[in-house]
Amino acid sequence: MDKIGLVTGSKDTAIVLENQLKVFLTDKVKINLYISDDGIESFSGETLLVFSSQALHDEVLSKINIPPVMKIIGNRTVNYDVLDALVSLPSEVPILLVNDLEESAKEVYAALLEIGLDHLNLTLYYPGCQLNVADFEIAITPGEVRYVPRHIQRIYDIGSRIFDFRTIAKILSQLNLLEYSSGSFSKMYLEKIIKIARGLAVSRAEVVKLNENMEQVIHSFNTGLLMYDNDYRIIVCNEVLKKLLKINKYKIEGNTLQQIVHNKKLLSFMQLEQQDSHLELTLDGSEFSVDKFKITNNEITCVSIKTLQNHKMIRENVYKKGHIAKYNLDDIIGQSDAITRLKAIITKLAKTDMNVLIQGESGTGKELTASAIHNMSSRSDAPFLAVNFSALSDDLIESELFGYVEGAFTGAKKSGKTGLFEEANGGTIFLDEIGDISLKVQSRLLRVLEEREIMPIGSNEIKPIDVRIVAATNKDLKQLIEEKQFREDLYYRLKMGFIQLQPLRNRKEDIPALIDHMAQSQASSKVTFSESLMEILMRYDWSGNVRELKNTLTYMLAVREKDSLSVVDLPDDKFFDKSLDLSSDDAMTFETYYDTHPDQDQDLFINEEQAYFLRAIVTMIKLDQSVSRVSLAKNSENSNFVRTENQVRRILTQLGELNMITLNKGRRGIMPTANAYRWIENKK
Ligand SMILES: Nc1ncnc2c1ncn2[C@@H]1O[C@H](COP(=O)(O)OP(=O)(O)OP(=O)(O)O)[C@@H](O)[C@H]1O
Repeated sequence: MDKIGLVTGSKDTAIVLENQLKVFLTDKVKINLYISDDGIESFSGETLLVFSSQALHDEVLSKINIPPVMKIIGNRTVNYDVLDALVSLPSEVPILLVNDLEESAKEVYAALLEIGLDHLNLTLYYPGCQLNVADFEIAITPGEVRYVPRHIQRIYDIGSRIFDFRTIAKILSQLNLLEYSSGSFSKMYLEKIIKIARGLAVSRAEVVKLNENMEQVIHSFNTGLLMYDNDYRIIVCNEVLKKLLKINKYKIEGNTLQQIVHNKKLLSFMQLEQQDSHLELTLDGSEFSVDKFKITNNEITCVSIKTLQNHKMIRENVYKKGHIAKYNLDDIIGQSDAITRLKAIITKLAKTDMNVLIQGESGTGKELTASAIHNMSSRSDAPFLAVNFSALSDDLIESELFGYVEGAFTGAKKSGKTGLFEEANGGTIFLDEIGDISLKVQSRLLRVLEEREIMPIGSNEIKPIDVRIVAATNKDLKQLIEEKQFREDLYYRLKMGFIQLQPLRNRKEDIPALIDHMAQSQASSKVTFSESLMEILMRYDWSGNVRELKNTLTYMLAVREKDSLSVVDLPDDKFFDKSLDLSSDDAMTFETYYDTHPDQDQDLFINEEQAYFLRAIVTMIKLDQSVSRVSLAKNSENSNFVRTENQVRRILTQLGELNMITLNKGRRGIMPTANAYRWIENKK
């Protein structure tokens, strides 16, 4: 169950805001109250802290540590429900305007006039004022309910400022409860928008100012919205809709549907009595998806229009860029502890919606991991977009991520550009090489993460986004923080979930499985690997990790002449990141491998041919015979392994690679190593 902390200054505010949040939050979310007036000692593990204001946040921060969880600083606004009710109060009814002092009562009176509520029949009231209040049945007060005469039941408290729409949207998005198209959030707010809009129609234009907030919300929907009353008179229409239907008129509110909607099919759909219906239609070559539902006791019809094509185009683009999450958990190969743990963590994190930071050397599978998280999460049907920051300049990063509008800057595309955050809406964005971004981009990114909204370059329109962020780096971000190259606050915001990937050299036991898997997926026939080849591949340090191993395999499979691969099929030494120094001291030797893997069958690494020649060498040394290619070839003539000098050379190289013999120039050139004697001992 999600737990959120609501942090306020006073108990009164806490109650008002808690009640407001409860309307939107399901029972699945528990709200813990923290009231500064009562003293706050610590928080108790909430995933999200909502502060009633910036000032309060700063005050709390100065007293105690705020844990590095998601924080939302609320914006508060006049309680529209109350205002809406005031707008509709009849002008003949006498109303008491109650405050604690005469002066402050006058101030409120002036404020009400200023916002256009001048039709109300108000009388000022405050403690000590001589007034017969018996005839009053209604009172308005800015939070001073205690001074309202007892007999008055209808009290409008305009002091209880509530969270504005954007704050609620942020909270819902953080908790994954936001549904823009037809869910409760939009419906509930649309109802309010309508109420206010209607209030405006009957009262004063100045109240528009109060409405800006809501206007911003409807205009920030990605969907076109149109609302009309039962006489088909338009009450609300947003910019997106105007664009979709190519309406040039500046103001269409007040017009009838017939005046605005010229497509017959769409018009009759809109005028149809039937509730909650859906239509797909083609207009000027573009496909649209249209939904209709009724709100406010069936008084208002709301129609939402989305372009299907746009959606398709975005998806096609996504595919084109190859930014589809290709991998699942099963694509992560290996049985080492590290891989087993990794899979368990991925499974757990995929169930949450936390941001995740993946740290690991190049080629260790960061993208693979991000992709598996996405595919196992509830977002798997939505896009998975990957951005690699290392290749992009600051300007490019910003325009890629946030998009821009027409004419935003010189060189901007005429049509503007949809940012990746918007394209990935509902899905996951994978920010690769996050350690490479500048402080400037970091602060923009931080804002996106905090506010969960973006503003495309050159636009003043705020777009809410619902995107999970999985970031990756091969750098030590802690170190970068110390060097002041990376923002600590961004680090913690990204690192809500954390995965450290192990380099391949620390989990060499995964190499055989990786090789098998790669051979199976890349080769059309069954390919085998000689023991000595396998041993060399396991001994190598793979500084380029799985990617380097994969490249090596791809090369060998491509140039192979037969399906049984051996050491001779290895690419040239220069192919490798590090030199393939086969007798290197620090490489894992046959001996150390068996010390750490006693249960392995040693025959895996030395074949019968090699075994025959190794035994021959040891015997010849014992008999003090000279060991050379010539003598070994001659010796083999009477055995099952008749080999030419050239063939003996190949076998000697393999035995050298296996650390079974040393190959020096000179008379005592070929000498068995301690490994060889141990191997022979084991074989007895
Ligand atoms: N455990 C694994 N199982 C199977 N394939 C793997 C594994 N780890 C990595 N790979 C493969 O190795 C290649 C590199 O992986 P990936 O691109 O995910 O690494 P990365 O850490 O994101 O690399 P970079 O930091 O260089 O971008 C990919 O082809 C991936 O499929």
